[in-house]
This record gives sequence, C-alpha cells and structure tokens, in this order.
Amino acid sequence: MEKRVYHLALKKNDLAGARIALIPGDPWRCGVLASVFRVQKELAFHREFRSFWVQDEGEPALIVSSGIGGSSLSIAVEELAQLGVQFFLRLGTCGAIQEHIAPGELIISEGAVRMDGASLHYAPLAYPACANWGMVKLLREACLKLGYRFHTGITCSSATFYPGQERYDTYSGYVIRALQGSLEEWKRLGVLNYEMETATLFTMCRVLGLQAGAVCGVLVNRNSTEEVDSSLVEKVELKLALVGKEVVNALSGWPD
Ligand SMILES: O=P(O)(O)O[C@H]1O[C@H](CO)[C@@H](O)[C@H]1O
Ligand SMILES: O=c1cc[nH]c(=O)[nH]1
Repeated sequence: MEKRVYHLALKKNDLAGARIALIPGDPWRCGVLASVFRVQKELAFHREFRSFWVQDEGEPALIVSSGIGGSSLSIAVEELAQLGVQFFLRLGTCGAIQEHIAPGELIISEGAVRMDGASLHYAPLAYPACANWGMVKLLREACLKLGYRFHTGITCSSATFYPGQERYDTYSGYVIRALQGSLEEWKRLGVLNYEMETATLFTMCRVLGLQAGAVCGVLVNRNSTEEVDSSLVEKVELKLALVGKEVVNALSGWPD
C-alpha cells in the first residue's frame, strides 16, 4: 500500500499531478478557497491539516491548511515537498501597522522579518526571508485584474500573536521589555503588517529550492485598536480565494 505522509495523511497518488499548494492557516478557510474552483475534492483532515484537491482552467492544485505558527507550517511544507509540490502560496490574514492601510485590503509580502522562530531551524538569522519574485508579480497582476486594493512590502512574522505583536490587551497586560516599542520601530522601518507564518515559508522554501509567495487580508489596523475585526473574515477570505485561483491558473505550465 502507498505510504501516507505522517501529519497530512496524504499519499503521492492523491496529488494527481498537482505541483502548486495554496496554504491558509485556518482549516475552515480551505473549504472557502476550494469553493471558487470548478472541481474540488476533500482529501484528508488530520490535526490542523485539512487538504483539498482542486482544478480550474489550468493545472490542478492542492489547498492545505498550515495551522497557526511557523513550526506547524514547516511540517505542512516539508510533507508537501516530499510529495512533489514545488509552488507554495500562503493565503492568510494579518494586522496592518501602517496608517494608510485599511482593514479589508490585501498585503503581498516581498520579504519577512524573521521573528517566527521556526525559520532558525533552516538558516541562521542573517539569511533573508524573500518571496519568489515571479510569485510576487503574479499576485500583483491578480489583484490588479480583480480590482482589489493591495500593498506590497515587508511583513513581520511573529512567533506569538500577543507579545510578539506587542498586544497589551491580554491576561497579564505586560509585554517584556525587549518587545516594548517594537511595533513603533517596525512601523518606522516601513514594515507593513504582522502575521505568523510567512518568514518560515519564505526561508525554508528558498533553502529547499521551492518557490513561495504570500498574500494576507487585513483584519485590523493596529494604529486604531488591538482587536481583530472578525466580521471582515468572510470578505477577505473570498478575495484571497479569487486571487489564489488567478495565481494557480497563471502558474500553469511554469517550469519547476
Ligand atoms: O489567518 P491565518 O492564515 O491563520 O493567519 C493569521 O491568523 C493567525 C492568528 O490569528 C495566524 O496564523 C496568523 O498568521
Ligand atoms: O493582528 C493580527 C491579525 C491576524 N493575524 C495576526 O497574526 N495578527
């Protein structure tokens, strides 16, 4: 019997030639992303990793949730790469830290600040976390075609949602001194947003010879509030789904 990878519970035959994976954090989002494709089939749901096989006009693709955080994402990417996936596109949510970025808009990451932790197991901190430039170009073209407002730049990936993103609205209300003022500093340095997985994805894909991109929908502007606006989730997930489908169709036929 064909072997299944341990965490995703997928086997090579399940991919039926798919080389591209769309990677949301949330397993629920997999169903939303799959729903915009012409053909969709749920393959597995093991721990935080839910998988669909989808196809539209071009090559087939997988949709696989990463769960929250770089360590969980690294497992999904490792196991998908073992099965033959070459292109990884994170479709996530985030908090904006620049004043001019509005909730509901999209942020395409060109690179990421490596506060994720997990990427240190792939390369020393001095190594940059960069997107594949071709994937950035396809993401920008998809957003322009769909008429979505978007921003392109540097993302800060934090190992934690609360202290690493300098949230005080927590149980203790305390953020350690090393992180106090960090939001203001990233803002001064032109960083656009906080989320939790992109730096791991970019670093490990670069090191392993895989191609990676990331786009996130904004759920909060941190200059106004620490609280995420969950009423925006549905709206940004639909945008992410349509952008993901455009990129999958455009990637068809690309060399590995
Ligand atoms: O919506 P997803 O893709 O999970 O992304 C963001 O949301 C989670 C935190 O709420 C983290 O995973 C963060 O990166
Ligand atoms: O502020 C936010 C919103 C979503 N995801 C994050 O990691 N941070």
